[in-house]
Amino acid sequence: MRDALDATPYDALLLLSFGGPEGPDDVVPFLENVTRGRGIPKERLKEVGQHYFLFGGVSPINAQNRALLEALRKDFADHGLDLPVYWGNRNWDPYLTDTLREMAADGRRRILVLATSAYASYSGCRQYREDLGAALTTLEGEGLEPPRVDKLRHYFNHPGFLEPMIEGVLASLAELPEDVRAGAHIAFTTHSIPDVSADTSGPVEGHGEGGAYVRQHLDVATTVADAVRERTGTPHEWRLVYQSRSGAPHVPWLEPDICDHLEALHGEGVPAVVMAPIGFVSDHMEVLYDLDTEATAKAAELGLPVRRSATVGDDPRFAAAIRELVLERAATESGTAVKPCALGALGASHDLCPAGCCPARTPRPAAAGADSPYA
Ligand SMILES: CC1=C(CCC(=O)O)c2cc3nc(cc4[nH]c(cc5[nH]c(cc1n2)c(C)c5CCC(=O)O)c(CCC(=O)O)c4C)C(CCC(=O)O)=C3C
Ligand SMILES: [Fe+2]
Repeated sequence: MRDALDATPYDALLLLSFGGPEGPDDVVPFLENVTRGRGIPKERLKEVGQHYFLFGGVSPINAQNRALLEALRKDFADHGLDLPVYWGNRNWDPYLTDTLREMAADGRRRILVLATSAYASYSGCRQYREDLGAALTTLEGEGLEPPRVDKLRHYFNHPGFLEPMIEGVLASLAELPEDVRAGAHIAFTTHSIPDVSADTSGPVEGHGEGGAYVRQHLDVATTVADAVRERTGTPHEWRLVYQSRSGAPHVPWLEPDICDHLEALHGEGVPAVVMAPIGFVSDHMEVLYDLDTEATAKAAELGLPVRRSATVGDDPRFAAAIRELVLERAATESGTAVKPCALGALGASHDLCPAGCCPARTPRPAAAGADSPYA
């Protein structure tokens, strides 16, 4: 008999995130790490640096990951799941490679990875897998035996990710002045990515027309909007829009941008807007600057009442969802049939990214996928 809270064959969970600067001196080196070889215009980098300096050079993302780490450890302990949780970042300290080295030294041989990105895309999935691959290669070069790493399936449609989001939208609606509440529009936002990245996101058979990236976000937006309608009795118009565009202006990225969308809604006479950042796991800089600062200023200029709803962050329901996903994957890897939990129309995403999933312009070896050269 399998113990319900046995994560075998896994011996550790790795929280893998983006990382962010923790003071003014960190900002430029952080941006250099993020953009190495990515062809982002210098002007854009200067501008993004200013976003960080506006907040004292501190991104909130590391504190948010420390809180999530604590929430995961507490949830696991409360449920008798004996699985150590580590934390590493792609772009800032604690760096992924250092964490993996520590994990190898601690004797961890089979690691499950939780990335703080819920959807398919090169930036949100394969890039994390490539960085895992590079870290494994580094360990190998140091003469260490690299552990085997698997990545949790995309959790965008897990109820533990969606429920806090639904509540967040309800709370934001409730905060709006009563006379504009019923007519409020919900603008679901996510990170814009190049059209070609969107079209090739997810498994090959789903490529084209925004790919898995847009489909998954539309599925979440539909689920959240339906739940809000059921609970308030009021249908709200909504649209999926984008934010945080970078890259050269002549390269097409997903549109419309949230600020243009606010302007269009205002022109149509929409009386209020809730901005719901469904694309993000915590209220990091893209939320704090692009929505709470820039888009909110735009709305004020228009005289349009707006509220921004919360991301899941360290919500205990999200931590519980991760425990469920860990146990689900552990059971699958142990050969036990499990019914994966998912809301919406798309169903649970694949466990193992197939070959050709979210391809890179310049491919690098990626771990935790069917096309991985690693154990
Ligand atoms: C899909 C996606 C997510 C969501 C999934 C996930 O969470 O991973 C995400 C998250 C984040 N992006 C972040 C920061 C940055 N992203 C950049 C650049 C880019 N992001 C892209 C996409 C995404 N990004 C893309 C296509 C680029 C262009 C360059 C390239 O093709 O790689 C740049 C360079 C400057 C700029 O152009 O903005 C910065 C500084 C932070 C940290 C925030 C903080 O510090 O609190 C987080 C969580
Ligand atoms: Fe980004």
